[in-house]
Order: sequence, then C-alpha cells, then structure tokens
Amino acid sequence: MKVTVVGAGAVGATVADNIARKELCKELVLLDIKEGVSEGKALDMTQTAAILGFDTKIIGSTNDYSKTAGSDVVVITSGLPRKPGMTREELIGVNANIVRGVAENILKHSPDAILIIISNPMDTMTYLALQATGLPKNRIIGMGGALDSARFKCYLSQALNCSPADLNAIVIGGHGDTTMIPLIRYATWNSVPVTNFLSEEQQKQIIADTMVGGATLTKLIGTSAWYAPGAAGAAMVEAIVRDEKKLIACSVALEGEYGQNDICMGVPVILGKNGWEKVIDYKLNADEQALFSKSADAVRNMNDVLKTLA
Ligand SMILES: NC(=O)c1ccc[n+]([C@@H]2O[C@H](COP(=O)([O-])OP(=O)(O)OC[C@H]3O[C@@H](n4cnc5c(N)ncnc54)[C@H](O)[C@@H]3O)[C@@H](O)[C@H]2O)c1
Ligand SMILES: O=C(O)C[C@H](O)C(=O)O
Repeated sequence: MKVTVVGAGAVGATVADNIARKELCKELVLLDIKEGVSEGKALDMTQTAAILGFDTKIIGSTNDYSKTAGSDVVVITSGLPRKPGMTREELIGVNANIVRGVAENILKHSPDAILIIISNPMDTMTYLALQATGLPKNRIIGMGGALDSARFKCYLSQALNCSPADLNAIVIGGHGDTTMIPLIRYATWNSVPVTNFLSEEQQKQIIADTMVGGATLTKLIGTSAWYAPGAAGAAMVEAIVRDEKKLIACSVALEGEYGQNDICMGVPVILGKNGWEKVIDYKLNADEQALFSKSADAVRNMNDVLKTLA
C-alpha cells in the first residue's frame, strides 16, 4: 500500500505522522512545493520510527510527482489556511488553482488513486477536484464531517462530563461556519439520546460551538488547526486502506441523495477499499432537511465562484 500526502504544512505533516504511527501503508510520500520542507519533515518523522516502532518508509519530495507514482490513496492538504477573522470561503481564489494543479499532477502518476481533499473551502475544492479529474465519484472524498463530528463529540463530552469515546454523534452539511449541521437529535451517549440529559440552552450552545469550532481555534492559534484535522484525515485513510466499511460523514458528489444534485457536501457514507461506497439515508425531519437545503444553497454559491476564476 502506498499513500501520498500533498502539502507538508501543519495539516499535511500531521496526517502523515498519524499514518506512519499507525503503519497504514508500507510507503508514504510527503510532497510540497517549498524546497526541502517535505524532505526535512519526512526525515524528522523517520527518526521517530526507532522510538515509536513503526516501519512505514517516509519519502519527502519537493514537487517531484514521479515519487508519488502508484499511490493508492492521496491526501491533498496544499493551500493557504485562513487567518483570524477570515472565512474558509475567502481562500477560494488562491486554493482553487493549487488544488486543480495538484490533482492533475497526481493523476498523471497514480491514475487509480483515491483522493481525499482537505484544502479549504473543502466542499468546493472537492467539487473542483471531481470536475478537474473526471474520476469516478466514489474516488473523490472531502474531509470535513470527520473533524466536525469529533468537535461535536468534544463539546458534548464536556457538557455531559463523559468520555467522548462513549458518544455517537455526527455533523453533516457543508464544512463552513454557517453551513454545518450537528445532528443533535441523533446523538447518543451509549445508545441513550443526549437530548435526555441536556437542556435546550445547552444543546443550542453545543451546536453553536461546534459550528464555529474551526474559527475558535484559528482565533486562538493565529492560523487554523491541525491536530484534529490531521487525525481525521488519517482516520479516513485508515478506513480505506483497511477496508473498514466505517460510517463517516464525508463530502461526496450527490446525485439525488438528501434532495441534492451536482454538488459535493457532507453526508454519512461508508468508507472502504473503493473509496466512498454508499450514502446512508438518515431520514432527516423537516427542520433538518430545511437546514440541509440552505447549506446546499451556500455551497452551490461557492461552487459558482469557481466559474468566475477559470
Ligand atoms: N477540511 C478541513 O477540515 C481542514 C482542516 C484544517 C485545515 N484545512 C485546510 O487545509 C489547508 C492546509 O492547511 P495548513 O494549516 O496545513 O496550511 P500550511 O500553510 O501549514 O500548509 C500548506 C502547505 O501547502 C503547500 N503548498 C502550497 N501550494 C502547493 C502546491 N501547489 N503543491 C504542493 N504544496 C503546496 C505549502 O508550501 C504549505 O507547506 C488549508 O487550506 C486549510 O484551510 C482544512
Ligand atoms: O477552520 C479552518 O479554517 C480550518 C478547518 O476547516 C477547520 O475546521 O479546522
């Protein structure tokens, strides 16, 4: 198994670190456009092998795509992160060209790869990757819901004073401050609805905190987060390379599911060796479906901006 991570910045390096620690592949390539950075980070990570005890071979590459040849899974993290006060959507102008170029280069050397898109604005970058490569839809997967659901569980666990591992909770919709939909009605604490234990006020606060989870971290750090995004990206790689059939919210191309077409946005999907294998219908109620449609409108508006950039 061979995995490539494009972008050796904060998120890319963390995805790679998680992949290596878990030995998700024999060969891991870290590629970046900045001279020496990927080679340096690959060497630094390689030197943790003796301490952590993994045998994944990590190779750095300054923009040499021949080293990525034959990758089974490619994670795209290249692009600018937002600064405090910015939205993810403001990154579209710079990141669209980066993601398009990277996806095209990757496909020249790894025509069978499954692509995981992390660069923001993620739903639009996933849609762009799909259009630019013409790959079958199951091989293009955006990472957002895995992270947003982890944040949702974090805030739920704080309110309930419980282990996040005992929670089951999912965030669907767009990966944006106003577009994500934490499905609190379906969230459970060891099978019991969390709504049994939380006041309306607490529920509203948890939803609001989850939605601005990324912005909160960006304000604190000065750039966007990487530990949870890196772990979330690696969890998706794991589900694919180990054919786990895990149910994870991912941004995928919808063809009628949840009432949407010609768009990539977050829905519960099964991840396995073929990429995303099927969308699971959560049977949203009227309020949740209305939120999903509103979220789709916002994502679609962003996708329309792509046409003005071409
Ligand atoms: N989807 C999510 O949930 C999620 C989570 C966190 C971050 N992000 C996004 O991921 C992206 C990366 O964030 P980061 O914090 O790692 O940023 P970063 O600045 O630390 O790293 C980005 C890296 O991309 C590299 N790069 C730029 N253009 C490139 C190209 N053409 N080819 C190869 N490499 C190139 C840069 O040299 C840099 O090393 C941002 O767009 C950010 O918004 C998304
Ligand atoms: O918040 C950001 O801009 C980065 C990422 O989308 C996140 O949610 O951490």
